[in-house]
Amino acid sequence: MTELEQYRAKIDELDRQMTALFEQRMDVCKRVVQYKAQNGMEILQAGREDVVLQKARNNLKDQDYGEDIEEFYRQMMKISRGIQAREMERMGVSKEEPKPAVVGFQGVAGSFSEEALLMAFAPDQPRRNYPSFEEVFVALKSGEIDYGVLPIENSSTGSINAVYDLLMKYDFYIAQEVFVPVAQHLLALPAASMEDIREVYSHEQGFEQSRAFLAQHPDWKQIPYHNTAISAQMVSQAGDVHKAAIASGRAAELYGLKILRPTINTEKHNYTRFIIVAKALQPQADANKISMVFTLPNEPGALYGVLKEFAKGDINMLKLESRPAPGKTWEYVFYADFEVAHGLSQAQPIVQALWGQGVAAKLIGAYKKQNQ
Ligand SMILES: O=C(O)C(=O)C[C@]1(C(=O)O)C=C[C@@H](O)C=C1
Repeated sequence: MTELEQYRAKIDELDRQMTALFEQRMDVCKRVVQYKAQNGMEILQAGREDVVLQKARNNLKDQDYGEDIEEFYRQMMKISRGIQAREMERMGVSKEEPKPAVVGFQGVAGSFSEEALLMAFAPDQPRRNYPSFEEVFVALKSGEIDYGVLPIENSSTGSINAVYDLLMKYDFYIAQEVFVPVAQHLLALPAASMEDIREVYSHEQGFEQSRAFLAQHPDWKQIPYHNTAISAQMVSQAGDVHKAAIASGRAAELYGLKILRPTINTEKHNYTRFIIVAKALQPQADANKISMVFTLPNEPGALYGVLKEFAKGDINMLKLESRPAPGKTWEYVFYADFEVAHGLSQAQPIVQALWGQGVAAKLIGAYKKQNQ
């Protein structure tokens, strides 16, 4: 045997051992990928790879090979990741696309809530509708939907108290706001005329917003319904020329009704503010509006003490709403919206200062202020 042949025989023997070790190592990696599939883990574990590289270096006798052994293991782990990906495919575990969020709203297609949904989400966003506000909250709690779209206040008629109370009851958060322009029309069957109308259906807000117009028709019976769009749907299905609905132009289109009298809302500059409700606080990086909820001890100057903290921070208050605290006579829960320049970083110290004063304050939203 020449000298070269002797070296090659030695290499052959080491390669035989290395191939056997390679096979054993990859068999273990296949078992690892089964574990990963069962536990929803990614194949690439960058932290673990760093550890493997460091150990390989430490195990060297001759540190001269430091870079080389790292390269060797880097390549080997690339191979083991390839084997693991093949194995995942064999097991039928495909990399799942992130599921798009499902959004819930109250009412039917053509409601202002659906318009708000379309302003905040994609036109093809998966959506579900519910008959009542509370059913939207229940669906969010159970995980059936990821967000709920709910009206919180109207520019002419004020707050929608039921939604404030549900926010507190379910302990949810505000992820976003949108303003929907509200134009209420008097809708009826195509064959109907003003003289035919005897009954008008709408949501309480629809009646409230059209007070001056309705005052001109005292003989009309006003029948409150769940939602303006459901009222339009009902009039359409009833096929009765004596019935009319107060609802949007979109509802007229969707349910084949005609606009008997357009824009009957008293306040022509009429907007409804909708909130996008989520189960957890989802502060936006560029937030310039925050919403807070706090309960106050029943003592003189309690509200002043809270507002002083905001005044000290030169923070403008946009809205303050009080609601009776559940189960406590004459105690109130306050909801406040503030305009902030620096989002969360400005809000958090104030929340802490309030806790320091014994005020149970909670940040329920940090989002981008919309202009109506
Ligand atoms: O430890 C793991 O998670 C493995 O799957 C093994 C292994 C490796 O070959 O050592 C493979 C892929 C990972 O990125 C990290 C390490």
